[in-house]
Amino acid sequence: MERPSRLVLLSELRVRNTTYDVSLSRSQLTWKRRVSSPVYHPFRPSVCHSVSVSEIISVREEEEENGSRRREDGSWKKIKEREEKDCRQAFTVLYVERCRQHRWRCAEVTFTCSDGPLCQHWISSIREQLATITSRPKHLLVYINPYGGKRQGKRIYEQKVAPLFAQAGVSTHVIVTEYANHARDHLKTEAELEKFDGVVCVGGDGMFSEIIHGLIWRTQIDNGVDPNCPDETLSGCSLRIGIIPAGSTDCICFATVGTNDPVTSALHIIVGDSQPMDVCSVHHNNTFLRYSVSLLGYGFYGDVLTDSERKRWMGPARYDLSGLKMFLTHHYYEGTVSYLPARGIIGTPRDAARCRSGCVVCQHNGQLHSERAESYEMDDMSNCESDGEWRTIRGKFLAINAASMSCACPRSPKGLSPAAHLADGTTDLILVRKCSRFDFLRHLLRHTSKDDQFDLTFVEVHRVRRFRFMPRHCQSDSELELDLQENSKHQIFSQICRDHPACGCAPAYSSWNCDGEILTHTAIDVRVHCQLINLFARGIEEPPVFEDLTNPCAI
Ligand SMILES: CCCCCCCCCCCCC/C=C/[C@@H](O)[C@H](CO)NC(=O)CCCCCCCCCCCCCCC
Ligand SMILES: Nc1ncnc2c1ncn2[C@@H]1O[C@H](COP(=O)(O)OP(=O)(O)OP(=O)(O)O)[C@@H](O)[C@H]1O
Ligand SMILES: [Ca+2]
Repeated sequence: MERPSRLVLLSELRVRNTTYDVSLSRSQLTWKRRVSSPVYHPFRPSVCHSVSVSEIISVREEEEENGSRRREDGSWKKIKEREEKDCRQAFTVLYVERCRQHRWRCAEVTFTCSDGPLCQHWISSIREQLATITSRPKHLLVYINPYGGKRQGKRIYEQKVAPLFAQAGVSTHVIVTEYANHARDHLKTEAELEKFDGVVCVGGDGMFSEIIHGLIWRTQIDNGVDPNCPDETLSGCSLRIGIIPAGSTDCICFATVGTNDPVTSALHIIVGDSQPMDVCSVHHNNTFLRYSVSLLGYGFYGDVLTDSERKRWMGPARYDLSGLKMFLTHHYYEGTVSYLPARGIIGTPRDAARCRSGCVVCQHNGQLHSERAESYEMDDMSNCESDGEWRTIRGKFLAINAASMSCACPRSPKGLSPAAHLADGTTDLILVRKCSRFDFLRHLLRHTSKDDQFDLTFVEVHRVRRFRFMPRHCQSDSELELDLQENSKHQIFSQICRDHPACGCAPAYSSWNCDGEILTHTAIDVRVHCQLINLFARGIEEPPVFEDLTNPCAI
């Protein structure tokens, strides 16, 4: 509960034609309607509004001239004659207002003061409080993909985001990309990162992927870390990343904000939110391939992506058409998955709890991870494999998915792994073994219902720190020999099928879908790097259930 001694300012001000007691503390701006008569009015309850200072966007002075009030941005607003007499000195506070489905809006309220000095005092006091918030970005590097999603990136930025940044006093350096990987390469080599407090991408998951590749790579080079070595502990990126969603899936934005609304994302950037996030590094034979933050999928999701790339012209609908086609094709793939289970952590992939704003699982496991990293350093051990035993599973799989976050999106509101965490240092390895089309459909349908998609005999899920995959055709001669002895008749036929694909049997290997990009290799080594990057987000907020006792209006 806020103590009165912490009040910065308390005045009687007017909002339209009603008098309010307005108070400013270090954490809260509150305006409470004056109840003129002590008699209880059942139909006119005292209205109280409260805004956290951390969610005030800005404050601006309203100037009045010839019956119009001039805003600081130079535009004019006509005021009613009745208001005129009282509205000599006014200021407007712009603040975050929560709407449905995790959306934020920029709301505003204009306060009228009895005299000019009081008005100035209020403006400077609010600005002083805002200046104490050091986490807010002042200068941002913005990359816009004009071709992402429905090709609306530039319009979305100019119409919805740039005006908000201007109102909040955030300056920007905007680059409209001219080709794929323009943003990544600019970040890797050219960008003067020391000039900025954050990097913003306007686009989809592919654009976000470009940004993290540029930033992570640059950070490793600057810190003398070899990105090609899978056992190296990577250096964390200091610049936060903002996503203005303008893509086809916007899965990262959904998982970190709860919606894909450009205004909401812009407001999270302005208020300086911070959400750490795990990143997987993917290597093949000690060569770096890519980083992943959402889905690494072999089999079904790899095939859907490969097929959908040929249908880019269709826009977001391409994924549904390719999904249907790959469901009907029903290919399975043989190979060996080895993984290092995550030990000592809290949370499992079958938990009912979800990763939400201020997630205690992420905090606990992140702390555990950094303590372990320190003790490994002291013991002069460069990798964290000593905390567990590798396990190996060999089989035929319709899909092998590693979800480092829930991957919730409109196609699947609970995601591929509903209980996965954004920043716990683990990924959920989901193995869907060969089964009938009907069973696979049951599994897929459960992504859209309340039923547990892992509660099926042919599906297993493990929370892991590291995993490797080797497609069967890459296995050593001795392993193939062993397989042959186990099931000689079947193996002989499948070998013939591999050598003669025209026979119509399933192809021997799929490709990896790495956050929407196809990997060039199928044998991969994946390692999770706990909280390697930070986003301008705060995780998905839970809707308030109980009355907030820290809210002065509730007292
Ligand atoms: C019957 C309905 C079943 C619906 C099942 C829906 C499950 C959808 C799960 C979505 C997971 C998205 C994971 C996100 C990955 C991103 O890093 C990546 C980059 O943006 N996106 C994709 O690779 C894009 C991948 C998009 C994959 C779409 C798959 C659509 C499957 C449709 C299956 C239809 C079967 C119909 C049978 C009658
Ligand atoms: N100027 C450009 N011209 C062509 N391609 C670009 C350009 N800028 C970026 N790209 C590439 O476009 C690809 C798709 O971009 P983006 O992620 O923004 O949209 P999307 O694929 O429609 O959305 P999602 O990834 O959410 O499905 C990215 O892989 C990115 O590398
Ligand atoms: Ca994770």
